[in-house]
Amino acid sequence: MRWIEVERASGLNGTVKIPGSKNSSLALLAAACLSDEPVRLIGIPEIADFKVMCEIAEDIGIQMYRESSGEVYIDPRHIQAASIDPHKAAMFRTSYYFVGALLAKCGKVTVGYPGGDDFVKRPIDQHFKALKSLGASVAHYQHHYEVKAKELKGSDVYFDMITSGATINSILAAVRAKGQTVLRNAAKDPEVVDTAILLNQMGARISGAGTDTIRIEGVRYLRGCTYTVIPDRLIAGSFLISAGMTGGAVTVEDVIPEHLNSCIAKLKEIGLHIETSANAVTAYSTGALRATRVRTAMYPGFATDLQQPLTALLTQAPGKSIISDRIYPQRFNHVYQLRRMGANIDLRAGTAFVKGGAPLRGNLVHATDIRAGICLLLAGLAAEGRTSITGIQHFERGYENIVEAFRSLGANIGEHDSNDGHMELLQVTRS
Ligand SMILES: CC(=O)N[C@H]1[C@@H](OP(=O)(O)OP(=O)(O)OC[C@H]2O[C@@H](n3ccc(=O)[nH]c3=O)[C@H](O)[C@@H]2O)O[C@H](CO)[C@@H](O)[C@@H]1O
Ligand SMILES: C=C(OP(=O)(O)O)C(=O)O
Repeated sequence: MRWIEVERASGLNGTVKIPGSKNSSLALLAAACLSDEPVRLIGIPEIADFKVMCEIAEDIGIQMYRESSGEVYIDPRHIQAASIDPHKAAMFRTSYYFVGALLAKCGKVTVGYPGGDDFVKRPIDQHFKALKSLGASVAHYQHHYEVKAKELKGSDVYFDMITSGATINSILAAVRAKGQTVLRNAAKDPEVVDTAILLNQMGARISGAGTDTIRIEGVRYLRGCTYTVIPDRLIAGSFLISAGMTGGAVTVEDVIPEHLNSCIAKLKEIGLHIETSANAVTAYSTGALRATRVRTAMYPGFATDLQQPLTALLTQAPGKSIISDRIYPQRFNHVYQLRRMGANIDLRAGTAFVKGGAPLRGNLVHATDIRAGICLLLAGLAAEGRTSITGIQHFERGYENIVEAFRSLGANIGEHDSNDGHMELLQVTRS
């Protein structure tokens, strides 16, 4: 078993360069598969989901690998049948993007149900609704589903709720469809815009990305290009939070500050001082934290993926904070672990009521998903003693070199393996 061990840190200080966005990278890698020529992507992080995508690509005849320069090369010219191993598909969330990306080319895509972080309910009905509207048929089996279309035809699609995954998947499917597709009530996330920009560079005709109405005029040919993924706003937000958590000053560099607007607004409310330049944001602790109210929403609202790290910070803000997750009302597994560290949090119907200000104590805790992991790491930076966090595989889905990055800011943090002789950690409680 492997785990991360973190000790209390007073005043993390310094600058971290923010890597490419995981969520955008996964969409761009799929988008590149639509091309008729090789595509190169710059800034794709070395995370677990990327490695599974490369394995799947290799299985079906697409070349997808990291070159010695660090760029990722994708050559989809020799794709065979799009039949994707259900086990591999279930190892991450966005295996469904292979459907949008390969349906027009292959006429049939067989893929396992998506995995990724488990928030109890993560339906993909809107993906199917859009695909069917474009002329596809969908058949469900126990471990996989099959999507078929002789020809995709442009269509008018209204999403019942705002979903970044279904918006991106529908763009992918519509790019080679015949005629015009209009996506209404579309997600405005930076990852949607990033995908549209790459596709337009490849020769697609997409307009309106970043608004709630996206229009796609189908094209027959997509050319190769080289493109850089946007920086990871969720990693950047977590590092800014770490300044408040430890009473320090942390700068995130190589970011797009506008992508962090809702996070910055909340951090200011909580009492941090924020300075922004063209491509960097610095968070300074002012020594005092204030309780607040947070409601997650789709972009440009406060991201559900930052709800968990922010909850760690609010355990240290004296007073009563209220955190509601409207996107994933059951995304509160981190709360059970924070309680093991002494946090006073009540959970009721998609809302966490935090009585902040009580000191946290280091303990053995378990990361159940990507952002629960970073939440516990942040809590560990403020807790008396040592915190040991299991569930490292979740960190590996979201963060490249997270331990080194926190160390560079002055944190006493390390990664351990029970083969080194620390078997007592096998007793860790997961409830
Ligand atoms: C790889 C990736 O990009 N993951 C992100 C993506 O996940 P993902 O793309 O899965 O999330 P969506 O944006 O699709 O989900 C938004 C909301 O719509 C609902 N919904 C979605 C699709 C659907 O067919 N039916 C439906 O009801 C979901 O349950 C959720 O309440 O956006 C989430 C919300 O910002 C983030 O937490 C994830 O980090
Ligand atoms: C929920 C997340 O990831 P995924 O959708 O890939 O499971 C996340 O990045 O926080």
